[in-house]
Amino acid sequence: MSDISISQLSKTYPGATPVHALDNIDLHVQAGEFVALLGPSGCGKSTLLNMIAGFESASGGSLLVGGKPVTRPGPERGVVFQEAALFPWLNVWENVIFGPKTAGLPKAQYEQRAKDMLEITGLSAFTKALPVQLSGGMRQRVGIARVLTLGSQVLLMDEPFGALDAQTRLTMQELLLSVWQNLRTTVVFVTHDIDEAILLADTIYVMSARPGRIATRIPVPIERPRTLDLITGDVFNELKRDILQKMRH
Ligand SMILES: Nc1ncnc2c1ncn2[C@@H]1O[C@H](COP(=O)(O)OP(=O)(O)OP(=O)(O)O)[C@@H](O)[C@H]1O
Repeated sequence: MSDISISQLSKTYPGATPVHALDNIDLHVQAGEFVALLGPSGCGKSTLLNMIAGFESASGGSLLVGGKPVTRPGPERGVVFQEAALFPWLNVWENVIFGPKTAGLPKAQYEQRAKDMLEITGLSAFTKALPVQLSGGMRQRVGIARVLTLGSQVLLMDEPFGALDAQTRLTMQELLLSVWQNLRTTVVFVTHDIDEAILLADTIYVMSARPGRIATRIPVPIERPRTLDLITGDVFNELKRDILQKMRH
Protein backbone atom coordinates (compact mmCIF):
# COMPACT_ATOMS: atom_id res chain seq x y z
CA MET A 1 0.00 0.00 0.00
CA SER A 2 1.29 3.46 -0.91
CA ASP A 3 0.78 6.93 0.46
CA ILE A 4 0.55 10.05 -1.72
CA SER A 5 2.44 13.14 -0.75
CA ILE A 6 1.80 16.35 -2.66
CA SER A 7 3.50 19.60 -1.84
CA GLN A 8 3.15 23.06 -3.43
CA LEU A 9 1.95 21.41 -6.62
CA SER A 10 0.88 23.69 -9.46
CA LYS A 11 -0.20 23.20 -13.03
CA THR A 12 -0.54 25.67 -15.88
CA TYR A 13 -1.68 24.36 -19.24
CA PRO A 14 0.36 26.23 -21.85
CA GLY A 15 -1.22 27.83 -24.93
CA ALA A 16 -2.20 31.18 -26.39
CA THR A 17 -4.18 31.76 -23.19
CA PRO A 18 -2.44 29.67 -20.51
CA VAL A 19 -4.80 28.05 -17.98
CA HIS A 20 -3.66 28.13 -14.35
CA ALA A 21 -5.48 24.94 -13.39
CA LEU A 22 -3.89 24.19 -10.00
CA ASP A 23 -2.20 26.46 -7.50
CA ASN A 24 -0.06 25.38 -4.53
CA ILE A 25 -1.79 22.11 -3.74
CA ASP A 26 -0.71 20.46 -0.49
CA LEU A 27 -2.25 17.07 0.12
CA HIS A 28 -1.27 13.95 1.99
CA VAL A 29 -3.17 10.72 1.48
CA GLN A 30 -2.21 7.98 3.90
CA ALA A 31 -1.69 4.43 2.70
CA GLY A 32 -5.09 2.74 2.75
CA GLU A 33 -7.01 6.00 3.05
CA PHE A 34 -10.09 6.76 0.93
CA VAL A 35 -10.06 10.39 -0.15
CA ALA A 36 -12.70 12.23 -2.17
CA LEU A 37 -11.94 15.36 -4.19
CA LEU A 38 -15.11 17.41 -4.35
CA GLY A 39 -15.70 20.67 -6.16
CA PRO A 40 -17.40 22.56 -8.96
CA SER A 41 -16.72 21.92 -12.61
CA GLY A 42 -13.36 23.30 -13.70
CA CYS A 43 -11.71 23.46 -10.25
CA GLY A 44 -8.98 21.06 -11.37
CA LYS A 45 -10.10 17.74 -9.85
CA SER A 46 -9.33 15.75 -13.00
CA THR A 47 -6.08 17.63 -13.52
CA LEU A 48 -4.91 16.64 -10.03
CA LEU A 49 -5.96 13.02 -10.57
CA ASN A 50 -4.24 12.92 -13.97
CA MET A 51 -1.05 14.23 -12.40
CA ILE A 52 -1.11 11.50 -9.73
CA ALA A 53 -1.71 9.00 -12.54
CA GLY A 54 1.32 10.39 -14.40
CA PHE A 55 -0.67 11.50 -17.47
CA GLU A 56 0.12 15.19 -16.89
CA SER A 57 3.35 16.73 -15.63
CA ALA A 58 3.60 19.38 -12.92
CA SER A 59 4.52 23.01 -13.55
CA GLY A 60 5.91 23.24 -10.01
CA GLY A 61 6.05 21.47 -6.66
CA SER A 62 6.41 17.80 -5.85
CA LEU A 63 4.26 14.70 -6.10
CA LEU A 64 5.36 11.42 -4.52
CA VAL A 65 3.56 8.09 -4.49
CA GLY A 66 5.03 5.53 -2.10
CA GLY A 67 7.92 7.96 -1.60
CA LYS A 68 8.84 8.03 -5.30
CA PRO A 69 8.35 10.99 -7.67
CA VAL A 70 5.67 10.35 -10.28
CA THR A 71 7.13 10.74 -13.76
CA ARG A 72 4.90 8.53 -15.89
CA PRO A 73 1.86 6.23 -15.66
CA GLY A 74 2.46 2.87 -13.99
CA PRO A 75 0.54 -0.26 -12.98
CA GLU A 76 0.88 0.59 -9.27
CA ARG A 77 -1.56 3.47 -9.95
CA GLY A 78 -4.74 2.13 -11.53
CA VAL A 79 -7.20 4.57 -13.10
CA VAL A 80 -10.96 4.19 -13.55
CA PHE A 81 -12.69 6.81 -15.71
CA GLN A 82 -16.36 7.61 -16.23
CA GLU A 83 -16.45 5.19 -19.16
CA ALA A 84 -14.44 2.00 -18.84
CA ALA A 85 -12.21 1.91 -21.94
CA LEU A 86 -12.61 -1.79 -22.65
CA PHE A 87 -11.42 -3.52 -25.80
CA PRO A 88 -14.70 -4.22 -27.62
CA TRP A 89 -13.37 -7.33 -29.36
CA LEU A 90 -12.15 -8.98 -26.13
CA ASN A 91 -14.50 -10.65 -23.67
CA VAL A 92 -14.65 -9.76 -19.95
CA TRP A 93 -12.00 -12.30 -18.95
CA GLU A 94 -9.63 -11.24 -21.74
CA ASN A 95 -10.11 -7.55 -20.89
CA VAL A 96 -9.36 -8.17 -17.22
CA ILE A 97 -6.17 -10.18 -17.79
CA PHE A 98 -4.93 -7.98 -20.66
CA GLY A 99 -2.66 -5.77 -18.50
CA PRO A 100 -0.74 -8.41 -16.51
CA LYS A 101 -0.60 -10.72 -19.55
CA THR A 102 0.91 -8.00 -21.73
CA ALA A 103 3.34 -7.11 -18.96
CA GLY A 104 4.54 -10.74 -19.00
CA LEU A 105 3.61 -11.50 -15.38
CA PRO A 106 3.32 -15.15 -14.27
CA LYS A 107 0.06 -16.57 -15.60
CA ALA A 108 -0.79 -18.63 -12.51
CA GLN A 109 -0.59 -15.53 -10.36
CA TYR A 110 -2.70 -13.14 -12.45
CA GLU A 111 -5.30 -15.75 -13.42
CA GLN A 112 -6.08 -16.51 -9.80
CA ARG A 113 -6.22 -12.81 -8.96
CA ALA A 114 -8.48 -12.12 -11.97
CA LYS A 115 -10.84 -14.87 -10.79
CA ASP A 116 -10.92 -13.40 -7.29
CA MET A 117 -11.53 -9.87 -8.54
CA LEU A 118 -14.28 -10.98 -10.93
CA GLU A 119 -15.86 -12.76 -7.99
CA ILE A 120 -15.86 -9.72 -5.68
CA THR A 121 -17.15 -7.46 -8.44
CA GLY A 122 -20.00 -9.91 -9.15
CA LEU A 123 -18.88 -10.77 -12.68
CA SER A 124 -18.02 -14.47 -12.41
CA ALA A 125 -20.98 -15.47 -14.55
CA PHE A 126 -20.11 -12.99 -17.32
CA THR A 127 -16.50 -13.82 -18.16
CA LYS A 128 -17.36 -14.79 -21.75
CA ALA A 129 -19.52 -11.73 -22.46
CA LEU A 130 -18.34 -9.00 -24.81
CA PRO A 131 -18.48 -5.39 -23.51
CA VAL A 132 -21.31 -4.54 -25.94
CA GLN A 133 -23.48 -7.19 -24.24
CA LEU A 134 -23.11 -5.57 -20.81
CA SER A 135 -24.94 -2.67 -19.13
CA GLY A 136 -23.05 0.54 -18.26
CA GLY A 137 -22.80 -0.51 -14.60
CA MET A 138 -21.38 -3.89 -15.52
CA ARG A 139 -18.84 -2.33 -17.86
CA GLN A 140 -17.69 -0.15 -14.95
CA ARG A 141 -17.38 -3.29 -12.82
CA VAL A 142 -15.11 -4.77 -15.48
CA GLY A 143 -13.03 -1.57 -15.40
CA ILE A 144 -12.70 -1.89 -11.61
CA ALA A 145 -11.93 -5.64 -11.74
CA ARG A 146 -9.26 -4.95 -14.35
CA VAL A 147 -7.51 -2.35 -12.20
CA LEU A 148 -7.73 -4.58 -9.13
CA THR A 149 -6.25 -7.50 -11.08
CA LEU A 150 -3.26 -5.32 -11.90
CA GLY A 151 -2.70 -5.21 -8.14
CA SER A 152 -2.50 -1.39 -8.11
CA GLN A 153 -1.47 0.08 -4.78
CA VAL A 154 -3.41 3.25 -5.53
CA LEU A 155 -6.82 3.46 -7.16
CA LEU A 156 -7.58 6.72 -8.97
CA MET A 157 -11.25 7.13 -9.84
CA ASP A 158 -12.53 10.05 -11.93
CA GLU A 159 -16.31 10.23 -11.53
CA PRO A 160 -16.50 6.49 -12.18
CA PHE A 161 -20.27 6.37 -11.62
CA GLY A 162 -21.08 9.73 -13.20
CA ALA A 163 -22.65 8.27 -16.34
CA LEU A 164 -24.86 5.74 -14.54
CA ASP A 165 -28.54 6.05 -13.62
CA ALA A 166 -29.33 6.77 -9.95
CA GLN A 167 -30.22 3.17 -9.03
CA THR A 168 -27.13 1.62 -10.67
CA ARG A 169 -25.01 4.32 -9.12
CA LEU A 170 -26.15 3.33 -5.61
CA THR A 171 -25.44 -0.33 -6.37
CA MET A 172 -21.96 0.56 -7.57
CA GLN A 173 -21.27 2.70 -4.50
CA GLU A 174 -22.24 -0.26 -2.31
CA LEU A 175 -20.02 -2.53 -4.36
CA LEU A 176 -17.07 -0.17 -4.06
CA LEU A 177 -17.58 0.07 -0.28
CA SER A 178 -17.44 -3.69 0.07
CA VAL A 179 -14.48 -4.10 -2.32
CA TRP A 180 -12.55 -1.41 -0.48
CA GLN A 181 -13.46 -2.91 2.89
CA ASN A 182 -11.72 -6.10 1.71
CA LEU A 183 -8.68 -4.65 -0.01
CA ARG A 184 -8.06 -1.29 1.75
CA THR A 185 -6.30 0.14 -1.28
CA THR A 186 -5.42 3.85 -1.20
CA VAL A 187 -8.18 5.60 -3.18
CA VAL A 188 -8.52 9.09 -4.66
CA PHE A 189 -12.06 9.53 -5.90
CA VAL A 190 -13.18 12.58 -7.91
CA THR A 191 -16.83 13.55 -7.70
CA HIS A 192 -19.32 16.44 -7.93
CA ASP A 193 -21.70 14.58 -5.66
CA ILE A 194 -21.63 15.43 -1.93
CA ASP A 195 -23.66 12.33 -0.93
CA GLU A 196 -21.25 10.08 -2.78
CA ALA A 197 -18.22 11.73 -1.16
CA ILE A 198 -19.66 11.35 2.37
CA LEU A 199 -20.78 7.77 1.82
CA LEU A 200 -17.41 6.60 0.52
CA ALA A 201 -14.58 8.70 1.89
CA ASP A 202 -12.54 8.91 5.09
CA THR A 203 -11.56 12.45 4.19
CA ILE A 204 -13.10 14.94 1.76
CA TYR A 205 -11.08 17.73 0.19
CA VAL A 206 -13.27 20.51 -1.17
CA MET A 207 -11.62 22.37 -4.04
CA SER A 208 -12.26 25.89 -5.29
CA ALA A 209 -11.79 27.15 -8.84
CA ARG A 210 -9.65 29.59 -10.82
CA PRO A 211 -7.03 28.66 -9.97
CA GLY A 212 -7.82 25.27 -8.43
CA ARG A 213 -6.98 25.11 -4.74
CA ILE A 214 -7.79 22.89 -1.78
CA ALA A 215 -10.31 25.05 0.07
CA THR A 216 -10.97 22.79 3.03
CA ARG A 217 -10.32 19.34 4.48
CA ILE A 218 -13.26 17.53 6.03
CA PRO A 219 -12.81 14.24 7.91
CA VAL A 220 -15.91 12.02 7.71
CA PRO A 221 -16.71 10.86 11.26
CA ILE A 222 -18.86 7.91 10.22
CA GLU A 223 -17.87 4.40 11.24
CA ARG A 224 -17.31 1.54 8.84
CA PRO A 225 -18.60 -0.72 7.52
CA ARG A 226 -21.01 1.77 5.94
CA THR A 227 -24.26 1.00 4.20
CA LEU A 228 -26.59 3.05 2.02
CA ASP A 229 -28.94 3.49 5.01
CA LEU A 230 -26.67 6.12 6.47
CA ILE A 231 -27.66 8.53 3.66
CA THR A 232 -30.84 9.24 5.62
CA GLY A 233 -29.14 9.56 9.02
CA ASP A 234 -28.62 12.72 11.15
CA VAL A 235 -24.80 12.69 11.11
CA PHE A 236 -24.90 12.43 7.33
CA ASN A 237 -27.32 15.33 6.92
CA GLU A 238 -25.43 17.55 9.31
CA LEU A 239 -22.18 16.90 7.47
CA LYS A 240 -23.87 17.54 4.13
CA ARG A 241 -25.22 20.89 5.35
CA ASP A 242 -21.74 21.82 6.57
CA ILE A 243 -20.11 20.91 3.24
CA LEU A 244 -22.75 22.77 1.23
CA GLN A 245 -22.10 25.85 3.31
CA LYS A 246 -18.34 25.57 2.80
CA MET A 247 -18.79 25.08 -0.94
CA ARG A 248 -20.94 28.20 -1.18
CA HIS A 249 -18.18 30.34 0.32
N1 LIG B 1 -5.54 19.71 -21.67
C1 LIG B 1 -5.93 20.90 -21.25
N2 LIG B 1 -5.50 22.03 -21.88
C2 LIG B 1 -5.87 23.26 -21.45
N3 LIG B 1 -6.71 23.48 -20.41
C3 LIG B 1 -7.19 22.41 -19.76
C4 LIG B 1 -6.83 21.07 -20.15
N4 LIG B 1 -7.45 20.20 -19.30
C5 LIG B 1 -8.17 20.96 -18.44
N5 LIG B 1 -8.01 22.27 -18.71
C6 LIG B 1 -8.58 23.41 -17.95
O1 LIG B 1 -8.11 23.33 -16.62
C7 LIG B 1 -9.13 23.67 -15.69
C8 LIG B 1 -9.38 22.49 -14.76
O2 LIG B 1 -9.95 21.41 -15.51
P1 LIG B 1 -10.29 19.99 -14.88
O3 LIG B 1 -10.87 19.14 -15.97
O4 LIG B 1 -9.13 19.48 -14.15
O5 LIG B 1 -11.45 20.38 -13.83
P2 LIG B 1 -12.51 19.44 -13.12
O6 LIG B 1 -12.69 20.01 -11.75
O7 LIG B 1 -12.11 18.03 -13.22
O8 LIG B 1 -13.82 19.72 -13.99
P3 LIG B 1 -15.04 18.72 -14.31
O9 LIG B 1 -15.68 18.45 -12.99
O10 LIG B 1 -15.90 19.53 -15.22
O11 LIG B 1 -14.45 17.50 -14.95
C9 LIG B 1 -10.35 24.03 -16.53
O12 LIG B 1 -10.37 25.44 -16.68
C10 LIG B 1 -10.10 23.34 -17.86
O13 LIG B 1 -10.71 24.03 -18.92
